[in-house]
Order: sequence, then structure tokens, then C-alpha cells
Amino acid sequence: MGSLASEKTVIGWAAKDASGVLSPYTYTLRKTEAEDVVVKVLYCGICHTDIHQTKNHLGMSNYPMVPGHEVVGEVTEVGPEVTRFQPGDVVGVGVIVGCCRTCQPCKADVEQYCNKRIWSYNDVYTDGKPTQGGFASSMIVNQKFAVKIPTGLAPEQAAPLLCAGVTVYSPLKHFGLMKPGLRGAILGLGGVGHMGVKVAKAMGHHVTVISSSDKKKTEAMDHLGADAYLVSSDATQMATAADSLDYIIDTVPVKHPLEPYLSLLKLDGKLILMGVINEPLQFVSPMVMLGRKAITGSFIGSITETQEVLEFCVEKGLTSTIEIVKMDYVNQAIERLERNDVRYRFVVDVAGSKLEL
Ligand SMILES: NC(=O)C1=CN([C@@H]2O[C@H](COP(=O)(O)OP(=O)(O)OC[C@H]3O[C@@H](n4cnc5c(N)ncnc54)[C@H](OP(=O)(O)O)[C@@H]3O)[C@@H](O)[C@H]2O)C=CC1
Ligand SMILES: O=C/C=C/c1ccc(O)c(O)c1
Ligand SMILES: [Zn+2]
Ligand SMILES: [Zn+2]
Repeated sequence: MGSLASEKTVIGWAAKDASGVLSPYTYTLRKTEAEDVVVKVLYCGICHTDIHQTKNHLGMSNYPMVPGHEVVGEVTEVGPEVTRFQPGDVVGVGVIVGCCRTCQPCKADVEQYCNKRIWSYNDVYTDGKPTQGGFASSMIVNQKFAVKIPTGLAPEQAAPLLCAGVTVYSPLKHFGLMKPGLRGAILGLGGVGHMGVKVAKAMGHHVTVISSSDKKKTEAMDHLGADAYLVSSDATQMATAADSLDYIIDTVPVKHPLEPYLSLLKLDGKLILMGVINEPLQFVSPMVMLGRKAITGSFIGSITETQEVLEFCVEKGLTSTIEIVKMDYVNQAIERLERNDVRYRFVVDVAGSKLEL
């Protein structure tokens, strides 16, 4: 039991237009409700989706926009009907902060697929107020959309698991791909991809990284534990891996051909699309028919799966590989992420940053 103080003024870093440049922005949080928790943000990861959103790649962006959906924070206040958390708890908030609770996906505990889902930023809450994300001093979230950060997981380490981690865990679980001995590949070794290698290895898979260059080879094999490495433009390397994979997790964030990767799948293999690409992708039908291959997609994971992946990482001793930066570096970090120059996720130390200029 607890009570919530009145409307809070916070400072975030917002994009003001499609340049995507973030700068300080003062706003008030939405009105609190009985099942809400107030979260003081500690850390927030930078996902490539933050770039898609702030730069209006999908044509649906509203400004000012405070991005950030890999949020770890400390609960500072709880509403009178909050049962799951108390002040002092360290919690995570991800991509979704609301859903209808009555549709089939909501009842099936996969609320990320609810057509009435509310995004943690660039959306409108039930009270009509814009939602704003984790590059800010505080957030308010309904307790259903917060997860417990297990003791044994450092808060900065946990941040990337709230999007990147669950985004790879969810399809592996859903498509029955958690069995040891499978042969999988991760296409695109970035924030999502590096968690893909770690999670798939921890499930006992033989993991191949497919990358656009050989620059990440030593790191992938020695640090992340990948078993094999292919450069996608090397036709000879790609040919040696034909018909060998049970699945490919494709994290490339731009339009790319699918057929070279479909060729790598064995009978019933799955190409699981993760990248947010606002253009049609192409393939000819025999590429899937002759091998009963599937092209599918997956969107983050449920709150339940988010809690699960956190516990999975503790149990398996997995951490994310991160570069911690302060908020005054966020625009450089975003530029570097766009240039494919990050090892492998930036995490902003929000609480340790001066948010006003
Ligand atoms: N479906 C979902 O629920 C989610 C989707 N996403 C989306 O997944 C995508 C990846 O996100 P994230 O991992 O954060 O992004 P990153 O930028 O961290 O990683 C993407 C990787 O793709 C490869 N890549 C980048 N640009 C190109 C290019 N022009 N051509 C070929 N390969 C390229 C690079 O790997 P390499 O150097 O190995 O080639 C890069 O490291 C984004 O579109 C994001 O919006 C993110 C989270 C959840
Ligand atoms: O990073 C998490 C969000 C991913 C995402 C996937 C699909 C889509 O259309 C989006 O707008 C975001
Ligand atoms: Zn994300
Ligand atoms: Zn619903």
C-alpha cells in the first residue's frame, strides 16, 4: 500500500523533429492511477528502434519524443492498489506499457500482440497524454508492465535484456527452438544480435554469426562464443553453409535480399525477421516451397517472457555486452549506432547524468 504524490515534472531528452537529435525537454508525467508505480530511471539502453522512431523511418512519429524502452529504474512510490512492488525495488520497463486485457492475445498472455497496445513512447496513454520513454528522470507505469530485476543482475546489464534479450528469447521459445543441438544463425551482430548469440549458445545451439564484414569475427568467436562466422558477401563461405540451419534470426535494420539466407536453411528451417523495415522484401516462392521453409517475424516478447529471460540470464550467467555513456553523449552514441560502431549496446547512465544543460 502506498500513495502517489501529485503531478510530476520531469526532464527527459527528446527529439524535437525528424533530425532525431535529442536535447533536454521538460514535461509532466501522466496522472497516476491506483496500480501505478513511479520509477526513477537508473539506466536506459539505446535500441535501433529508437533511431527508427526519432528519425521517423515509419512515418508515424510525433514530437517532442523522449525515446528509450530498455529502462531500469528504482521504484520511488506505489499506488494504493499496487501489489507486486514496493519502494526501493529495482524494476524494468520495456516497449509496451498498456493493453486492452480482454482480447485473445491479452488473454493468452502475449499482450505485445494486442491491437490496443500502448507503446512506452510515441503513443498516447488512456488519459490522452503522450507517452514518453526512458531517457528521462522518471516514468510512471502500471505494475503489469514492470518486471522485477533479479538480484544477481546488475541494473545496467539488465537494460538490454528488456528489448534485445526478450526479442530473441521469445521466438526461440514460441517456435520450439529451445532444444539443445539445434543449428542456428544470427544475421546482423548488433544489440539484438549479440544477445541472440548468447541466448542461443546458452540453449545449447551451434551458432553461426552472419555479418556484413569480417570486422567482428574475432570478437564473435572469442568473446560471444559463436561457433562459426560467415561474411554475407562471400559467396564461397555462404555456399559451404547451404542447407545447414534450423533457424536464422535476422536483425538487419535495412532492406536486404532474403534468398541468400533462405538457401542456408534446412528442411522446415525458419527465417525469423526482427528488423523494422518499411519497404517490401522479396523472394521467389520455390525458395520456401522446396524445403518447406518458413519466413516469419516476431515482436519483442510478453511481460512474462521478459521476466523469464531475466531469470534465464541469471541462471546461465549471461550478461549483455555494453558501453555505458552519460546523457550528454547520447547524440554521439546514436550516430555511432547508425554507423555500426558499438560493442554491442549503448546504455545511458541516466541517474548519473546531468539532464539539464
Ligand atoms: N522485432 C522486434 O521486436 C524488435 C525489432 N528491433 C529491430 O531490429 C533491428 C536491429 O536492432 P538492433 O540490434 O538494436 O540494431 P543494431 O544497429 O545494434 O544492429 C543491427 C546490425 O545489423 C547489421 N547492419 C546494420 N546496418 C546494416 C546494413 N546497412 N546492411 C547490412 N547489415 C547491416 C549490423 O551487423 P553486422 O555488422 O554484423 O553486419 C548491425 O550491427 C532494428 O530494425 C530494430 O528496430 C529491435 C528490437 C525488437
Ligand atoms: O525495439 C522494439 C520495437 C520494435 C518494433 C517492431 C515493429 C514495429 O513496427 C515497430 O514500430 C517497433
Ligand atoms: Zn528495442
Ligand atoms: Zn488486448
